[in-house]
Amino acid sequence: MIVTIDGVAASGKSSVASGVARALGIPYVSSGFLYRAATLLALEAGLPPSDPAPLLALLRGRPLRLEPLAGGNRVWQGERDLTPGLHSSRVDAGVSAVARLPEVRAWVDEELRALPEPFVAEGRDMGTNVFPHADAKFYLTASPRVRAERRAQERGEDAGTVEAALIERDRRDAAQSAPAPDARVIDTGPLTLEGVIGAVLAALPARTA
Ligand SMILES: Nc1ncnc2c1ncn2[C@@H]1O[C@H](COP(=O)(O)OP(=O)(O)O)[C@@H](O)[C@H]1O
Ligand SMILES: Nc1ccn([C@H]2C[C@H](O)[C@@H](COP(=O)(O)OP(=O)(O)O)O2)c(=O)n1
Repeated sequence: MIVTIDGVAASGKSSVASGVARALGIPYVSSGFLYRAATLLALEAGLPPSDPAPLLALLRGRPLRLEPLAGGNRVWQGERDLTPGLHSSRVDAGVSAVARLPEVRAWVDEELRALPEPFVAEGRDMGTNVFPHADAKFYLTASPRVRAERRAQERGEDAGTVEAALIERDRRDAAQSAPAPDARVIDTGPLTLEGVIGAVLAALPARTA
């Protein structure tokens, strides 16, 4: 059984996916962590996102492992836990360019499709490209202001600066961020986190809930 939760940046995807997965007693999978890990390694190696070949060589030479823990995903490169470095402003600013590379997208898709079911998968294209046959699909939205306020609070940053960065990332991610035609769209703006999790759980088909 696969449930997909896609949506724009800071719309609540990982918090909602984690809550839904916990309620169902299954893992959740954050596809963005793999894009972020690829970006972190590219930045560390000084690789330009315009040339995917050296990055792919790096990703295949020392394979990454996504650990879909219920409380929060982790990404490992051998014994090194990459997770603490995945949510910096530097990775935020570079990730869209890396995620646009078809070779990187193919690498992420391959990693995700190798994971054993059941799970809740969250990202941008889980319901469209990666798991088109998912049992249930959701797409989360909220205004840039609401999303910026949530993220600013989370990271202790200025809401105006965060909002500008989110709008820019929305623009760069637009190509891979359309909702699946069969996804249920939820505006999380007027809802609490628990309210969104409840709405997802209530909409699951009987055999998955
Ligand atoms: N109604 C809500 N729905 C989803 N997330 C919310 C809501 N209210 C507050 N949040 C908070 O918004 C922040 C961003 O959520 P997150 O799950 O990191 O988003 P994403 O994975 O889409 O980037 C988190 O701190 C989360 O707890
Ligand atoms: N399935 C996915 C998941 C993420 N991405 C890209 C687009 C996003 O800017 C980055 C980071 O995504 P992530 O979901 O971790 O972060 P945000 O919720 O956007 O803050 O990766 C993607 O292109 N496709």
